[in-house]
Amino acid sequence: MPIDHDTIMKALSAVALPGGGSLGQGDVVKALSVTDGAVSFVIEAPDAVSARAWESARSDAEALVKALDGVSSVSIVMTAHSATPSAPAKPAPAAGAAPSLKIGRHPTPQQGKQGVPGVKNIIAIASGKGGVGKSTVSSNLAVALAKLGRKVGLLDADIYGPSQPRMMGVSKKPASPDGETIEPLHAHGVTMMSIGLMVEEGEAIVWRGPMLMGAMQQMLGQVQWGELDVLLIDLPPGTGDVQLTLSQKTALTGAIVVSTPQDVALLDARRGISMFEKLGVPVLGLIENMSTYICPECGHEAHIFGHGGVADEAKKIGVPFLASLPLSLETRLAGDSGTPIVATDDALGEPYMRLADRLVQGGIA
Ligand SMILES: Nc1ncnc2c1ncn2[C@@H]1O[C@H](COP(=O)(O)OP(=O)(O)OP(=O)(O)O)[C@@H](O)[C@H]1O
Repeated sequence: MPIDHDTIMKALSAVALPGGGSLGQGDVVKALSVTDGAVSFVIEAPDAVSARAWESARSDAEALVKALDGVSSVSIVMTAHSATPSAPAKPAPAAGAAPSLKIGRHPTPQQGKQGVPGVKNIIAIASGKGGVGKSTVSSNLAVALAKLGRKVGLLDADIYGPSQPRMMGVSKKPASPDGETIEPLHAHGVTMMSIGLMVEEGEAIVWRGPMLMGAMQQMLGQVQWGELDVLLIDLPPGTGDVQLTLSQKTALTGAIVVSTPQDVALLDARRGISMFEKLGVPVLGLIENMSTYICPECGHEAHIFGHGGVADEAKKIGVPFLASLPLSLETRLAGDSGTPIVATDDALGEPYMRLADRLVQGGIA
């Protein structure tokens, strides 16, 4: 019988943690994925000290899971939160300075990686190259997760071309009744915010390192996200300052990388993956977008950008392959009209629902 999620979690209940409890309890194991016997998951320790103390539990877990029937390989990543994202709290203002609503400023000093109060998981959606459909995937995935009953936030951090206001059908400037915090917007069951709604068009493009870091801190800290199961962050393409800042300063659950099957897109995706790995951000999986085109007239299936390249890459580097999403006119039109395809009755929304379900089953959303 193929190995499954429950059998692994049961086995992990036998791995004791220093200080009490086991790996099978609480919310310690995240991103559990099983693909053809290849098991991968993330152990999330509450802080760096615990992470060091849990190292022996990690190696016990590896040996135990490897010995289970049907398991061909095991990959375990340990991450540590430096701030515990529990009860929602007001963001701490910079020492001596009143919080400013002007987005884009120098950052406030910060120790280590920080979570967002009240937010359980933070997932960055990245791509090596522009135009591969990262924003389309982010909006559809956010709506799909909301349809599954999850509390979902979507932050559009793509300063070069913020597209979530158009894709989610929102355009009004977020309010700030107290002049300190920012109220996010809501669309299709998702709590959302875009840098594009806070700054004049083109303003953010000239920002570099420190300004971007300040803006990201504000987006994560001053926006009243409330209690969320998961916050998706739609990143700009490539491996620039936003990605770097976010990976270094935010306690990300992990990153999902979107690519088309073209060699050139894959080459860029590889660069993104290696950046996340170097910065200690778990790569939760790869998604192939535009993998197949089904002609609405005759039903003929064509692989315009090639096919299967992303799945092969995922296998090669040992990360989960999460989804293969079709290229379709309806998906593009739905995105342009402000109602993501998954929010409609169209069957083309199903692959996004399956993707969302997989993330929920894996405990990362
Ligand atoms: N599966 C798909 N089927 C049809 N059109 C798609 C699909 N995915 C994306 N598109 C279209 O391709 C264009 C680029 O997509 P999108 O903006 O999501 O990409 P991106 O990677 O976020 O781009 P950028 O990095 O430039 O922001 C959009 O017009 C979008 O509607």
